Amino acid sequence: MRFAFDKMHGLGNDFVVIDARGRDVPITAARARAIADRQTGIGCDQLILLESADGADLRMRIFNADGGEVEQCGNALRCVAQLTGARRIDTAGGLVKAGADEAGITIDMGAPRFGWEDIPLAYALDTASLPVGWDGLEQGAAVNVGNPHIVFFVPRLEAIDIERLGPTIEHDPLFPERVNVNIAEVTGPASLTLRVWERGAGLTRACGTGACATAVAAIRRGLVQWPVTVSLPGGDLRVDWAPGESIRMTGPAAHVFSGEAELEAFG
Ligand SMILES: N[C@@H](CCC[C@H](N)C(=O)O)C(=O)O
Repeated sequence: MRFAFDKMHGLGNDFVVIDARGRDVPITAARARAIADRQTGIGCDQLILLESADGADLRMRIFNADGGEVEQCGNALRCVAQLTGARRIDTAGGLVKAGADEAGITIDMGAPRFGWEDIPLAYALDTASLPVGWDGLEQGAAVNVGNPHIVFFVPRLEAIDIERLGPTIEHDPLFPERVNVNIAEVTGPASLTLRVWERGAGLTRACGTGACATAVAAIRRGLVQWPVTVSLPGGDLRVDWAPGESIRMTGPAAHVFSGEAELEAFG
């Protein structure tokens, strides 16, 4: 079966987007992994599958490069809003709203959740400052912004070996659904630099939900004021949030090319 796709990215976090509205494009974990493979597939951090939805313009399903289906992806939301014009997007992490203006695409991501069962953690702990550590990374803040994140604030980002610590923390039994690992440095009263080890994808150039989780954790700790500029290796995102409100994330989305492929080539 032949399928059409669009290659897109948000600040270098790249996606293969398949529009399966009105036709069945059966995606298994093995197929998602094969499509995402950068040597033998099309190559992406996440495969995005669009389906029809009731009560929303469309449903967006997200498969990490390791084939696992997950709940939310901030950068893909901006790409899908730009590609399709959708303004109400249903995801496994909740219904989100999108808008566009000269500043870029803005996504209303909904309210963050902080309960230990919401992250989820394996057992009750204070999510504002987890009393556990990994090789000097301590007092992490756990936040669910549609998907699970842990955020560490460090004095010097370059001093941290995220490629060594990221996978260890991602797979720690404290996180029964694994976790996205964010390491941030506060660079000003409303600015942060951030690197993210993504669950199921590894080190990416940007992570939209990671930027949201990190900005929220920093505001909650009184480290920065909103709106926050979050600088990632791929560029900047703006995050607005006040306690009790929804998170709003603004940034770019880019279309790279369109293509077609045979589904059977991927298993
Ligand atoms: N790149 C994404 C997040 C993708 C999903 C994440 N790796 C997870 O497993 O939750 C973003 O821009 O938010």
